[in-house]
Amino acid sequence: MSQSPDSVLTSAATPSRAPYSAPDRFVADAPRSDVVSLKGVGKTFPNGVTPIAGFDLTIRRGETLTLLGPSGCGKSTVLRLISGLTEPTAGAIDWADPAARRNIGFVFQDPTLLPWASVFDNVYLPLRLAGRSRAESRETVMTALARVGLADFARALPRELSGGMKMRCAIARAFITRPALVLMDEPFAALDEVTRCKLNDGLVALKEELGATIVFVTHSIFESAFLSTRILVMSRAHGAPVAEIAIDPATTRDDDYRMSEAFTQITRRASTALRAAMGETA
Ligand SMILES: Nc1ncnc2c1ncn2[C@@H]1O[C@H](COP(=O)(O)OP(=O)(O)OP(=O)(O)O)[C@@H](O)[C@H]1O
Repeated sequence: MSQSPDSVLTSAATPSRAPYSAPDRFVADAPRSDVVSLKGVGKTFPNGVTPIAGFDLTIRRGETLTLLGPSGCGKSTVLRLISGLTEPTAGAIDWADPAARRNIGFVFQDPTLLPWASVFDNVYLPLRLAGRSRAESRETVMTALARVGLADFARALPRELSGGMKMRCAIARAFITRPALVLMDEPFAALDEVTRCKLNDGLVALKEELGATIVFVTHSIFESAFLSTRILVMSRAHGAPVAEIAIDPATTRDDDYRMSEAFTQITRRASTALRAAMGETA
């Protein structure tokens, strides 16, 4: 039912709230700066293994957060919990926008491309699943392929691509729906160092262009220092963080940065924290 101008005036003129109530309402309506928050989250698998317990983590909008830690400390479990692929057995996962949890991009170490489908159709797949026709998606898919340098390979099959190209295809697919959050689980671990550096550069450019929020799992200290705006070093003690390293988001991530003193300092801090997480002293 629409209000008459009079009733609007009346309600505005009648002090129905105590003085200074407006700022409270403003705070309550303010957009959240996080995408999702894990609050006291625990995961116990049926075999009794509890990689994660009492885990708190807030993923902030626009950040690239790297989870670094020894093998088995629960990094992939955290990604799976955020994605909804597995359910927490304790605590809560609180989304700022519940619709965002249905639009998450995921990139695994294995590019998981459909072998019988072209590069174009692999990247088109999430749009197809969302009910968009191939014709109306054409421009979006071709733009996504151009962003990752695969525009000339739209008709190629995955078997015709190198490992790095397959991963670029998987990344284009993960970003095609402009997800609120992209989860990346050791995506470049199987690639050689040169290809890995190139893909790191490409991911930085893609993120700059699309402004995505990324949670990235890696074993590489160098990769974490290059990509992240924040590194969380986790321990085997149910994933408990041993260190959090912030990196200025305004840092230009290029070859000069890779050679810089700032980069060296971050890798040194991450390395010390990782040794502590593994129970070694520096
Ligand atoms: N579905 C499952 N059932 C039982 N145990 C599991 C399951 N998934 C993971 N685990 C166990 O939980 C622990 C954490 O696994 P997770 O894969 O999250 O660690 P990670 O830090 O990502 O390890 P890595 O760096 O080696 O990939 C491991 O001990 C693993 O064996």
